[in-house]
Amino acid sequence: MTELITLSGLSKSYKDKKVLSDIKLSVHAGQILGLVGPNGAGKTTCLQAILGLTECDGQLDVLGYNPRKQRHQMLNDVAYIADVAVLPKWLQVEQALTYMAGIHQNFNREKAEAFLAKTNIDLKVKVKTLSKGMVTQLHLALVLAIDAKVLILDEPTLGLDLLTRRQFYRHLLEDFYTEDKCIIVTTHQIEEVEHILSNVAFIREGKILLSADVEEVRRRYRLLAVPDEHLEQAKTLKPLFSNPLMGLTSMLFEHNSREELTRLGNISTPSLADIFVGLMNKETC
Ligand SMILES: Nc1ncnc2c1ncn2[C@@H]1O[C@H](COP(=O)(O)OP(=O)(O)OP(=O)(O)O)[C@@H](O)[C@H]1O
Repeated sequence: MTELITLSGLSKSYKDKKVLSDIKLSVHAGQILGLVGPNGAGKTTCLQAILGLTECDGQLDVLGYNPRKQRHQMLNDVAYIADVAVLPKWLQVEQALTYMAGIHQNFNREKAEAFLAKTNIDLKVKVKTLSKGMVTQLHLALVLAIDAKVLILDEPTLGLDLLTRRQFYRHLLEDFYTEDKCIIVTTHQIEEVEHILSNVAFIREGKILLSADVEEVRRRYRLLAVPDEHLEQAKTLKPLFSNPLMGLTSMLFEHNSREELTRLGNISTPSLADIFVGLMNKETC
């Protein structure tokens, strides 16, 4: 698999506050990476570094370019959606498409129009008449219509309703994604993207806690529903996380064998959200 993005030893500080600490990450063609972390973890800063928008120490390679020094060339093949969609209020939707077609060689107007046809956004109206969520949808239509090799999505569905969020991720897979591209997405709603991710990286306080293939992560952890009579015994196996709920305690384990857990309760495969909560909890203990 071709490596499209490589970060190594990436660090950044604001005055004496370290916000990225020795980040090592690589993203290959065909991968959809979820960059997941709590507020202030460094997700946006990391994405900004990849886009060449902020100065950092360390090595960064995006499609063979140095994002800081060759940003202009790099942006022919990199598209980006920020967590705040801002478009000029006086602009007509149709004009926004014309503008994009004029400035971006890989912009496909038909694709953008097809996306907009699935929304209730009229091509003739001005941005100022659209709701917040509709502006986000327009922004997504403009960016997803760029035939980019790398797509960076920072909380792309912020402010969208549930149906539109689902529609967005479906559209992303069906109309944008192909195996020669990669996508990095940050979101706090991990359960909504879990099914599309091939890889995940958990970040906290500027450090990557875990970066792996989603299938491998699911194999590594087990969720055990423990009845009260086995609780003390289960605790001796050092769960990463315990959550009591209606007579059963849900516990997350790493590396423990199926055999040693199965006598103590029902085993299931944890979601990425369960693992995320477990790891954050472990690190703060
Ligand atoms: N311009 C800046 N000056 C000083 N500190 C900053 C600046 N931008 C970000 N930070 C700090 O860097 C850290 C990481 O911020 P960042 O926006 O990357 O987090 P995030 O993971 O994207 O958070 P969220 O999920 O809340 O959007 C935070 O502690 C933040 O306060």
